[in-house]
Amino acid sequence: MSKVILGGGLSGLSAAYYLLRKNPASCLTLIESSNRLGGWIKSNQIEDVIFEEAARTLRPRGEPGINTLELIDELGLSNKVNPITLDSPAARNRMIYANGQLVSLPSGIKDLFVRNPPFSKPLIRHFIKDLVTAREVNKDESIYSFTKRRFGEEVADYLISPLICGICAGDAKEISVNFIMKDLFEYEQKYGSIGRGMMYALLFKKKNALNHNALSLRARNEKWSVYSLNGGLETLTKTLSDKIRQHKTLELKMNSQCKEIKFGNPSASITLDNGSIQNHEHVISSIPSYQLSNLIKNSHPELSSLLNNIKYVSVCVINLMFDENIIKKDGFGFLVPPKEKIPILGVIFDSCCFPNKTNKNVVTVMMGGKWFEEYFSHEMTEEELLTVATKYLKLTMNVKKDPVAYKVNLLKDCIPQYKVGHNENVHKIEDYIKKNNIPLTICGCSYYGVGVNDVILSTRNMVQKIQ
Ligand SMILES: C=Cc1c2[nH]c(c1C)Cc1[nH]c(c(CCC(=O)O)c1C)Cc1[nH]c(c(C)c1CCC(=O)O)Cc1[nH]c(c(C)c1C=C)C2
Repeated sequence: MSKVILGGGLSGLSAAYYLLRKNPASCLTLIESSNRLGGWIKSNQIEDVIFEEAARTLRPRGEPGINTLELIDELGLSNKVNPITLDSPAARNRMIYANGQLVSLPSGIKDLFVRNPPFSKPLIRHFIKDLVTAREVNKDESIYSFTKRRFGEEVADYLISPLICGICAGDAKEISVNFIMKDLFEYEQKYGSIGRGMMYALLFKKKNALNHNALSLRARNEKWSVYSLNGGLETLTKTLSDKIRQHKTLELKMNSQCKEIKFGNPSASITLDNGSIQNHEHVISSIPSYQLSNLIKNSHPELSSLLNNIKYVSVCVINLMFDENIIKKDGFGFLVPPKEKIPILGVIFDSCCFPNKTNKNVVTVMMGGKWFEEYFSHEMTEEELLTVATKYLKLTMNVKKDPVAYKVNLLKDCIPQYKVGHNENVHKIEDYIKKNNIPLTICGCSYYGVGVNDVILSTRNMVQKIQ
């Protein structure tokens, strides 16, 4: 009997890749409901410019970053890497739109000692607050309340809240501090303040030696901040798809949807939308948690409800090309603090990150996320969505002309929200699967990190455990 992978997005492809790398003779079936592989990652070539629909850059650092670089090398893509180095404006200049104007965020030590708008005092004073504020014992809390307690309201409003918009299009007031600040949270719990924890880590903590590879060493030596691939990030998922397709033991079922899963022990039966039933020894679910929840609701209502606790938000991504210079100050782009109460989350200056030969200005407007229902609806037409994006480009960047090309992408339920209690919920899901001997492995962005690097590494680790 074979193993079955549900979903042919980045996680499903990674699962197939790592399973087949471990055992090239293993029988696998991959079920994908649409007619293409790759999921949200989609790069559209317009003239000599790439319009990215979702993620566009990857970070080279840390264990997840190094793992992706190893994969890129294994796939023969090392010569397609397109880095942005730490000294480039796209890496150095990050802006927010606050109180009606674009302002650059501090980018060096010196900046900490001067007062920069929208902050009412130099940032160093916020860091001193952390050192003198008493510890509060907690199991979990929101990123917003944590940073407000330790550094003050302005840091929570103007640094952390926009950052959370950029990472998960979510509200820092809801997102768990364990999502991206686990270390800082633990520093407070263990050492009383983040500053003291950092000092301790710097002086005494043994660093886990990272397993570097040739490409990650190149990234370190050349000081990459982030990178993309020639042809866009879809080059990665396309090459992964081509690689796994070479295996004769892999059956790809495109345009095929799973309707129900019934787990026996030791096998699982999958009902497909054409009414056929397949039996498999193990199910690897890389589909979003809410979809898996639906497939098992009759046989495992408790697991179904735990999976359903993980909520998703929709993001509208609008790529625009201009034949005039609309970007007045080079940089990564800007994020909008939710406090500003406007319907856009941020704007990416794509042509600053990756200049094109024709010098066209390309930007991407991100809208919706946690506030999607407040400002938009899934029934809105492309023209209506485009009108909102151009109206707010005018307000924030004073763009007067119309774009010469654009693409409107409405990504329904695309980013999971790791709300307070997320880790505990995932542990309950894992415990339920283990206790009930369910032949199921969960992977994908619903559980162990939403970034491309996190998804690839966590999927690798999860499928490694399958016998
Ligand atoms: C569909 C929109 C997405 C938004 N966030 C993500 C997607 C796919 C996922 C994501 N974005 C970033 C991270 C952090 C870790 C990482 O893997 O890089 C994650 C998980 C950071 C990020 N956000 C934006 C960019 C260009 C980057 C990477 C580059 C960098 O930090 O230098 C822009 C951005 N993404 C979203 C919004 C609203 C936004 C605004 C400008 C949502």
